[in-house]
Order: sequence, then C-alpha cells, then structure tokens
Amino acid sequence: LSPTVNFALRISFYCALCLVVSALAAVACLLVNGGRTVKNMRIIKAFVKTFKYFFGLRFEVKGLENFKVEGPALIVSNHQSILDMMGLMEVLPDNCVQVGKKELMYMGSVGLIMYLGGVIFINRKSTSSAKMVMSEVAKTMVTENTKVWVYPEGTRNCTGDLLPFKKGAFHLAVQAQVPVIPVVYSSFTTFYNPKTKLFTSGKIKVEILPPIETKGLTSDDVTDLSDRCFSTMRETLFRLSGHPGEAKDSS
Ligand SMILES: CCCCCCCCCCCCCC(=O)SCCNC(=O)CCNC(=O)[C@H](O)C(C)(C)COP(=O)(O)OP(=O)(O)OC[C@H]1O[C@@H](n2cnc3c(N)ncnc32)[C@H](O)[C@@H]1OP(=O)(O)O
Ligand SMILES: CCCCCCCC/C=C\CCCCCCCC(=O)OC[C@@H](O)COP(=O)(O)O
Repeated sequence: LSPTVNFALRISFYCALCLVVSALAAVACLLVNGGRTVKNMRIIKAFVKTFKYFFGLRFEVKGLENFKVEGPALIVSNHQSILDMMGLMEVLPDNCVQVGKKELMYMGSVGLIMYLGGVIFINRKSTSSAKMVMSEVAKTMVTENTKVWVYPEGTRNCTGDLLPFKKGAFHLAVQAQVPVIPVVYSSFTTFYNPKTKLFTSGKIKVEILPPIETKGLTSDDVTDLSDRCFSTMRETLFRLSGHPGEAKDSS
C-alpha cells in the first residue's frame, strides 16, 4: 500500500472507531447515569483506553501523583492532533471536563458523547461569549469540585513545538483561584505527520508536572502565569521528545 492510502485508511478507521464507540458509550452513559454528567467520563475513558491497541500506540506516564490535589484544578496540555483524545483518556483524572470548540458538538455520536460527558463548548468566533462561558465555569468548578482541562494553544499543532498560549485558561485559574497542572505529551512527529502521510505505531511519553498555585494572584498576574507554564511545558516537550540540540531525556 502506498503511504498515502495507508494513512487515509488508518485515519478513516480511527474516525469510524470514534463514531461507533461513541454510540455504544452513549447508550452505556444513558443507562448508568441517565444524562449529562461528568461521571460519564469514567465510562468514556474505559472505552477509549482500548483504542491504543488498534494503532500500536504505547503511553509511558510519569507524575500521575500530581493530579492528587485537593479540590478543583485547571489542567493545561499541548494539543497535536485528533489522536490526542487517546492520550487525554489515558491519564484523565476523575471529575474532569474539557473545554472544546462548539463545532465538535455536530460530529454525530462523537458530539453526543462529548455532551453527555459534560464537555464545555465555547464559540471561538466570539471572544465575548467564550469569555462569558469561561467565567461561568470559574464559578461552577469550585462549587461542583471539578477539574477543567484546557488546550491553551487553542488549536491542533503537530510541528513538535508549542504555539503561543491563549490566556483564557489562565484567567480561568486565577478567577477560580485553583492550581494549574501542566501536562505534556512528547512530540508525535516520529510516528504521525499528516503532511507527509505518516502514521505508524509509536510511543508517547506523558508527564504530569507539579501544580502551580494561583492563590492570591489577580488578573495582573495572568501573563506571568501563562509565560511560566509555557516555558516549563516547552522545556518538558523538548526533553520528552529528545529534540536534536535540546536536553535528552536521560531515562
Ligand atoms: C470516542 C470519542 C470520545 C470523545 C471524548 C471526549 C473528549 C473531549 C475532547 C475535547 C477536546 C477539544 C479540544 C478543542 O476543541 S481545542 C479548541 C478550543 N479550546 C480553546 O480554544 C481553549 C483555549 N483558548 C482560550 O483559552 C482563549 O483565550 C478563549 C477561547 C477563551 C478566547 O479566545 P479568543 O481568541 O477569542 O481571544 P484571546 O484569547 O485573544 O483573548 C482576548 C483577550 O481577552 C482576554 N481574556 C481571555 N479570556 C478571558 C477571561 N476569561 N477573562 C478575562 N479576560 C480574558 C485575553 O487575555 C485577551 O486580552 P489580552 O491579553 O490580549 O489583553
Ligand atoms: C452526522 C455527522 C457525522 C460527522 C462525521 C465526523 C467524523 C469524525 C469522527 C470522529 C473524529 C474523532 C474526533 C475525536 C475528537 C477530537 C477532538 C479534537 O481534537 O478536535 C480538534 C480541536 O480540538 C481543535 O480544533 P482545530 O485544530 O482548531 O480544528
């Protein structure tokens, strides 16, 4: 098979798997929990954690203990591809919902399962409505004791580097006065590249970094907080990916 056909087949299979499994998981969620609730994430996670075996992907996870903070927290991670959903479910802590673009709601059963799992949908075309939703989330995450997972790059980026961070996630953390927990996935470039139609098996290193406190910070500190997360995450990304010229992971 030519690489292009192979790539197309594997991606199509991934999408089909997502659609079919979402439909099955939706039935399970409705039977067990009856509607939209973060409790459904446990069910979704159990289904999605099997996906890696179909694609020969392995995850090596470090720092899971950093998720064990009391109460709500904001999790930020790098976003490379639609495949990230597997890495997300590999480590997702209990009571954690993601922020996603509202277009995802219209992806059939995949949209339905996101809705049932409590995903917070934002309209990226309207800054004011996105901000309004996020400030509402700042309140509910505290009262409902949930963690929120945001991709601060705001879009997928598979170059092996980070895009500049959007500030919404850090405003959210400061408004809710909750710690920020950065999560970094090593670069997919060695096994996945949509430009060159590469999609083989591979290993992904995941590191959950220590929480960064935001108690006492105000909106004036948001830029600093964002910059600090960006530099630790970028350093970690290069270390985990063994970038040429960057520090190699010694383990
Ligand atoms: C089988 C299948 C299973 C499926 C399983 C389900 C898994 C689900 C997986 C789902 C995966 C889904 C994955 C996905 O879908 S990823 C795509 C969707 N996610 C995101 O976009 C999240 C990251 N983006 C942001 O945080 C943005 O900042 C938002 C969207 C909020 C606004 O972006 P926008 O581009 O419109 O504006 P801007 O960022 O330039 O900001 C403009 C100004 O406003 C300031 N500002 C910002 N926010 C606040 C605030 N709250 N209070 C006060 N101020 C605030 C900000 O500092 C700036 O000011 P200045 O600094 O320039 O002065
Ligand atoms: C009846 C309608 C049928 C629609 C068929 C759609 C088929 C697609 C099915 C499954 C695809 C798997 C999606 C997994 C969810 C991953 C979410 C995701 O990673 O979204 C990308 C978003 O974060 C960033 O968006 P952009 O990079 O700005 O873009």
